[in-house]
Amino acid sequence: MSQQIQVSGLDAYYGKHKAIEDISMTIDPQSITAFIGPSGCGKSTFLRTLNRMHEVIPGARVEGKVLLDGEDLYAADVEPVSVRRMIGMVFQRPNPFPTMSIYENVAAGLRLNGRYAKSEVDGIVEDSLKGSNLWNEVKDRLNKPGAGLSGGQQQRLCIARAIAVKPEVLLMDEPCSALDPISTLAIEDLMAELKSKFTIIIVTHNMQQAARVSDRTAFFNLAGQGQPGRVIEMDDTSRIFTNPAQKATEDYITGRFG
Ligand SMILES: Nc1ncnc2c1ncn2[C@@H]1O[C@H](COP(=O)(O)OP(=O)(O)OP(=O)(O)O)[C@@H](O)[C@H]1O
Repeated sequence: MSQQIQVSGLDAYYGKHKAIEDISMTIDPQSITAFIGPSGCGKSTFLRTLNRMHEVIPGARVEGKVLLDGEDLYAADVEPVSVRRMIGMVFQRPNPFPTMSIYENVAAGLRLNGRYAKSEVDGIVEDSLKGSNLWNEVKDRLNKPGAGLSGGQQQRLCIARAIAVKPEVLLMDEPCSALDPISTLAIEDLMAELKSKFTIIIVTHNMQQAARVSDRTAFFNLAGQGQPGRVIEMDDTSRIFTNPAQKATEDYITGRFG
């Protein structure tokens, strides 16, 4: 189990609009990588190219390579659905399936991915809810609607749903931006625990969050007005926040722009 991602020469388009350009990076296994940068510079777009979610948007396409442990995720014989099972995603707004119970929300992905005995599903649901630090809060009401939980609980339910199918990588697109500070800390603690099992990539606008949770940070910026987004600098998080190599990175993290 390695779970390393290597990206080379990646461009992503919406129709004729090139949103990101020439992105190359290596993402270390079982670590947390943060993507930071001003609004519109392509962080979410890039994140979605990593599990082939970008191409579900009509007219959207990707050029370049994404390798997971050496396997080309864009090879002709690779099914996007299998990529999305290996590389799960958690979104900005908690999005439990509104009509499903807590239990069914976690089991939903399993049902798409094969046949399991009821006892097996029970075990995976319990392990996933324990893994997302939600079990103790919901174990007595598993058959109640997921939509009845608080925002922070719903986000941990979505994380349980994502890890139930045992992905290799977890993509998190501003997972705390709709949450209060206590729920945010709960998710950050959870990420620190989950990184022993998964490679985690998080897009965040919260600089303190990037500094607190991530091992490596990539700073994205536009090449210029109307130009595509690029990675300006990627390094150990401690270095990016204390002694970045690029002036644009320093200007951004010190709040001079963005
Ligand atoms: N569905 C879409 N259709 C067309 N263009 C899009 C779409 N989504 C994003 N874009 C464009 O792609 C560029 C990058 O957007 P993206 O959302 O990836 O940036 P971001 O850095 O994640 O921004 P934010 O921090 O505000 O979430 C922008 O110019 C945006 O307008």
